Amino acid sequence: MRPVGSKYLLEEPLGRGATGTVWRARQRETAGAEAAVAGQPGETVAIKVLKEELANDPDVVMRFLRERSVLLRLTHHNIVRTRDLVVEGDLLALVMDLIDGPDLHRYLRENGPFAPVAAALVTAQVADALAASHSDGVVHRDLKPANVLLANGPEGMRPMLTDFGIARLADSPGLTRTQEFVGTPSYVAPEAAQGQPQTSAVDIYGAGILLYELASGQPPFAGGSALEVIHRHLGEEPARPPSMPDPLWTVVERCLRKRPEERPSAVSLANALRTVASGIGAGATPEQAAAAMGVAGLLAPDPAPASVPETGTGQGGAAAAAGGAVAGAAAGAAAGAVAGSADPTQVMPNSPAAQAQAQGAGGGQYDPNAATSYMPQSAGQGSGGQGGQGGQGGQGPNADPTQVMPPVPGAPPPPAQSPDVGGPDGPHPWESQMRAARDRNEQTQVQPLDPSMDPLRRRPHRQAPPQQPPPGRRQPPPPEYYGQQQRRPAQPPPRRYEPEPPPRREPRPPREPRQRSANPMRIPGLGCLKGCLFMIVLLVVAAVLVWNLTPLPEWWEQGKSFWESVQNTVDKIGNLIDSAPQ
Ligand SMILES: Nc1ncnc2c1ncn2[C@@H]1O[C@H](COP(=O)(O)OP(=O)(O)OP(=O)(O)O)[C@@H](O)[C@H]1O
Repeated sequence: MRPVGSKYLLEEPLGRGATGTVWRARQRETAGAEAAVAGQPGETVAIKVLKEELANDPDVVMRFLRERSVLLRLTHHNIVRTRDLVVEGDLLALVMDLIDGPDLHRYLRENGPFAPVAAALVTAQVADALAASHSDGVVHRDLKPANVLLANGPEGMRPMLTDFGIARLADSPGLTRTQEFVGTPSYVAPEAAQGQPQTSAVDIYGAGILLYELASGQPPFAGGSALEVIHRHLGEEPARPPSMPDPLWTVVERCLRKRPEERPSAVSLANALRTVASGIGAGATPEQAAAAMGVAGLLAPDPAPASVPETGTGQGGAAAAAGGAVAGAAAGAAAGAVAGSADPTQVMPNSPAAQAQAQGAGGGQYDPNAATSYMPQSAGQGSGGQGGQGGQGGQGPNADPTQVMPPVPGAPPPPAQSPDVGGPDGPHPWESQMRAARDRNEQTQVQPLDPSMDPLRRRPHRQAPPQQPPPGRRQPPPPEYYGQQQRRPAQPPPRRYEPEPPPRREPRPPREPRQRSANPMRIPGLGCLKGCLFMIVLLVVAAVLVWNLTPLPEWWEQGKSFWESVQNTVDKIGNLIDSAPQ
């Protein structure tokens, strides 16, 4: 069992993904104030230990710390709660609630597709989770069945969305440098594959694919090479599964629109799916059936979608950089995998061979940055919105974490001029702090972030609507939308960060006189010699007794005379040999 920080103990691996391994773990002691959930000793939790490449990448560490407050405050009935984030030495880990149930990918594999009503209701709850996170400015970007866990509860199976923030953490220039990250394309939204700016609409596209897969057993664009799959996302309309009822198909088709602005908001998607579920069920009333048939009218687009920072601002992602839309990224990925097969379960290494092939397939300049910015997938999943993000070049001074995070007390102060994130010159601002934490071999303490300084919380991230807000402009969801179960629990107002005054040194209390052994002579070092002296005396006494009380002296004499006679005999033989005639 391996400790994670001082608070957790890893017990057994639950599964491995492209970004790390999830472990069942146990709480050793109550976590500190920096954790969202302190936990109790002995409590079981799930811990995602991020891959070493991620943990060693200063950009990822920076994002990890910067997004800490975002991840920890995301609480919803259908979101797996992140309890704590651990940064220790070379280890980055997310501590989550342990969900006792399979993920949707496994469930589908073992049980086959869902009935249309069940598919609609499961996806409606996923949309609830998205609505809550989007209203907080957080986009998941990696929606896929493996990231939806089915919690067994008294009310039945409850879908819970997990891996929030992981896609964004992994979306690092450092990973581009290591060239290890590519992915499967089954869940990638067209704008993400093309390296265009992304919004919360990428999650709606992912939800559309999820709904399609739940109802039919496979995603709409699957099979063939990775390149083909991405091309299909970009240019092909999904085929309607024969058994899919009209209203459900209307919802799927709207979610899978190529133009993000034509997709519905998460709130309207959840609402529409519930209307569909009650209208296509066996016991539906004529009114419910009619409402389901008119579902198109419920699918209102999001007038102010949450934007994903730093996307589409760089080199144009996989599509543009590969010289031929996504060819470079896709072919690079495909070449790294088994040729020609876009098995979504494959994690495809971006090998030099892959790059070479990408050049050929793309018919243009292969840009490793673009190709490797295509997100990885594993275990049968595709990437929801990771493909071809080439926007890393857009990080400027604003991306400097020192501008949004107060310094860690005790760590060296950041340089006066922050170097570019991931830039080749000078240490990364967080490197010195990480090093200090490593040297101290303790869990990095992160100060609470003033929400007004939190770039992910600031509303500027939300795209301004094109015109004046129309009358139907999105308002914060009404309280009844979230209901009791969906409201975040009341949290104490975030503490403002205030620099602490240097700690005043209290005069040390006088030391208790040291307890010494009861050695009246106080001879230094006698303590360790005492045993030896005692043993020597004991041996001497024993030797004297043995000499005087046993026939040992007699044996000694006999032995002596025996050796003397042997010696005489040997001498005599020697003399005889010497005196023998030559
Ligand atoms: N909180 C949790 N409780 C219980 N099991 C979990 C939890 N989180 C993840 N798992 C399980 O761990 C396995 C691996 O999860 P992980 O998120 O690493 O997979 P993934 O989504 O395929 O990876 P990635 O998103 O990094 O590509 C999954 O099969 C999932 O069922």
